Amino acid sequence: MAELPAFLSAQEVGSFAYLTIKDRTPQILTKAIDTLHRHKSEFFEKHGEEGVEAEKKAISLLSKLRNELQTDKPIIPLVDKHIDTDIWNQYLEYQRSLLSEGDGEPRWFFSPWLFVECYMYRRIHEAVIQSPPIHDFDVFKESKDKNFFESQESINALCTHLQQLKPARDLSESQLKDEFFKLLQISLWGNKCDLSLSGGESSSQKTSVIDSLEGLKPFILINDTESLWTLLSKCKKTAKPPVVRVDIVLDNSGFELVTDLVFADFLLSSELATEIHFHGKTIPWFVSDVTVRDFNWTVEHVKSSDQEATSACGAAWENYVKMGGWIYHDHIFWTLPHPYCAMAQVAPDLYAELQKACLVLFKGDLNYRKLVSDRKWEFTVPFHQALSGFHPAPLCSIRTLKAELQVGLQPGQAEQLSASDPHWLTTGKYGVFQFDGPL
Ligand SMILES: O=P(O)(O)OC[C@@]1(O)O[C@H](CO)[C@@H](O)[C@@H]1O
Ligand SMILES: [Mn+2]
Repeated sequence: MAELPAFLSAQEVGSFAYLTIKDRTPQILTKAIDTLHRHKSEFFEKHGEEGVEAEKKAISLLSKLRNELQTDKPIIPLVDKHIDTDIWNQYLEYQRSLLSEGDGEPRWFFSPWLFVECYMYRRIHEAVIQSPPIHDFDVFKESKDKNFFESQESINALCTHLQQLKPARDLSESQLKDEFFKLLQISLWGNKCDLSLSGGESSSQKTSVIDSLEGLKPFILINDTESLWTLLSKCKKTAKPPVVRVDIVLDNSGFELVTDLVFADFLLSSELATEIHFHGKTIPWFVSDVTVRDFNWTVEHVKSSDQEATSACGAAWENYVKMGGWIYHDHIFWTLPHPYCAMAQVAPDLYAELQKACLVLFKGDLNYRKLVSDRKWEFTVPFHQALSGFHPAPLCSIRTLKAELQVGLQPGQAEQLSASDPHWLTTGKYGVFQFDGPL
């Protein structure tokens, strides 16, 4: 079997992985510490002196983590008693087993970037759950909610657009197809709003993304949306019983989540799908990723909007959840460090769940990194090959590029992009719809 390419890591000074570990992750930890500090009086009001002590403990644990990271200390086992603690510590031992004599310990600027970055967010969770009674505090909640509120105008424009489409089932085939592509592109560009890339700085959607789609088309490097249309149209004709299930592996809360819910609403109201399964995170993750609290909070806040169309969307979404048209899942696998080619072994129940889908959509860059194992593939390697055997169902990555990896490009395409825009891989300016699977 051909030698697999190396993993992205912070070993390469100046690489995006290096700059993330050196600059962005300490910034994220400092913002988390600052958030805890700013909630001190709230903790006191709620929990008295115990709350203040808990805040101090969480801050000291995060400060210790930041120091370990900044001084490239060895990665240490988790000590909390969480459902996934043993899996994490086994994975740390696995990373240690991969090291050669003289490599030293698994550590921040040496081990695979995917591992150490996921580990950092899991250590943030450990710091909080070890500090009762503030053990269920989400240090990123404030910035996720802020992203939502700052994107309000774009959210209202999007909800108005969706409401004007209804009843979607009365649209002609070509109108339906146009809207399908339009809402997919909106979901793609919603992925630019990502707080971990911005280091927690605001990255809300301030302009109406609907009006900018034409101008953004040149920035779509791979566009397999025709395959998605063909696949869903086929599923609709052949599914026995007539169930067309689409799974959406979510990424960021805030504006991006609203673009995903709008697309999911369109899939149901146009009868292109009969049920949508969402997959969120069980713990706060990569600053802006969706937890069940974010999902419910977002539906609630859209429903309580003072804009009629927005409020109507929220009411419809609440009803989809109530009636079972939308189902929310959150498996612990999504917040483990494993690439997705390990899912069948590590989380066979989740793999079996995804196998029930006609189509699985993976939103965002971190999902892309896990789909291709965060390895330094040649840019022209086929997506199917980079998935390394991960084929639970026909799948599509919907991702804006924020890491130094991309596969499935045409010969010369990467070289052309590097010449015209040296940072094309990491600014989120470019995106892909990359499909794998039989039609
Ligand atoms: O999955 P998302 O939200 O699109 O992006 C997550 C992300 O911004 O976090 C890391 C930077 O710290 C990058 O790997 C990745 O781009
Ligand atoms: Mn994310």
